[in-house]
Amino acid sequence: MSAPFKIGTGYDIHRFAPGRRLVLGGVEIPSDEGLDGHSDADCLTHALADAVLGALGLPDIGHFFPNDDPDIEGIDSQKILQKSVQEADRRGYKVGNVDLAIIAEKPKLAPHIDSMKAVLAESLEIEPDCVGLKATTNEKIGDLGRAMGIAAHAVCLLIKK
Ligand SMILES: Nc1ccn([C@@H]2O[C@H](COP(=O)(O)O)[C@@H](O)[C@H]2O)c(=O)n1
Ligand SMILES: C[C@@]1(CO)OP(=O)(O)OP(=O)(O)OC[C@H]1O
Repeated sequence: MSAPFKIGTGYDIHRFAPGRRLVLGGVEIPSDEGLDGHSDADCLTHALADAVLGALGLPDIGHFFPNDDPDIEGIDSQKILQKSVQEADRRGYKVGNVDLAIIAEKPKLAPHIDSMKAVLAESLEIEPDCVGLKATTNEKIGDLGRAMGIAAHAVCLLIKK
């Protein structure tokens, strides 16, 4: 018999690069620089998709969306997240809730939290109050503290339908 609940975790980090857009949780955030990547470099959404896939015991997003595939250059990471939710659905699971943390020395993300939650909730096919999301700085410690990039952690609970 399959498990009534499954839990997964995810982590991702991308470095800042000039001339790039900053996209987090599917929301474009005003910033003097964005994150580097083959995709839209949305590290929050990548961590979350990996948490969903991890709960299913599946390989990470790079398995489904290889970073040397020219066809997905600049891909909207919501498509990656939606694919992970489809994989859960195919196996008889829906997302229960997720909890997410962004580590970013800059920019200030508090004004964008509700927008990110709304976009992610839609991709996850859940209500926004089932999406926990917070931002913290790294207190100027280490490479994240020097604002070399942004990192994100995610936890996801899947429920058997
Ligand atoms: N990029 C960020 C980082 C933090 N915040 C908000 O500021 C609060 C204090 O940050 P600490 O690193 O001192 O914990 C934090 O609780 C967030 O509300 C932010 O908006 N954007
Ligand atoms: C989704 C992918 C596709 O290239 O996005 P990237 O922007 O390369 O980001 P990363 O989190 O380094 O790896 C995941 C990749 O599979």
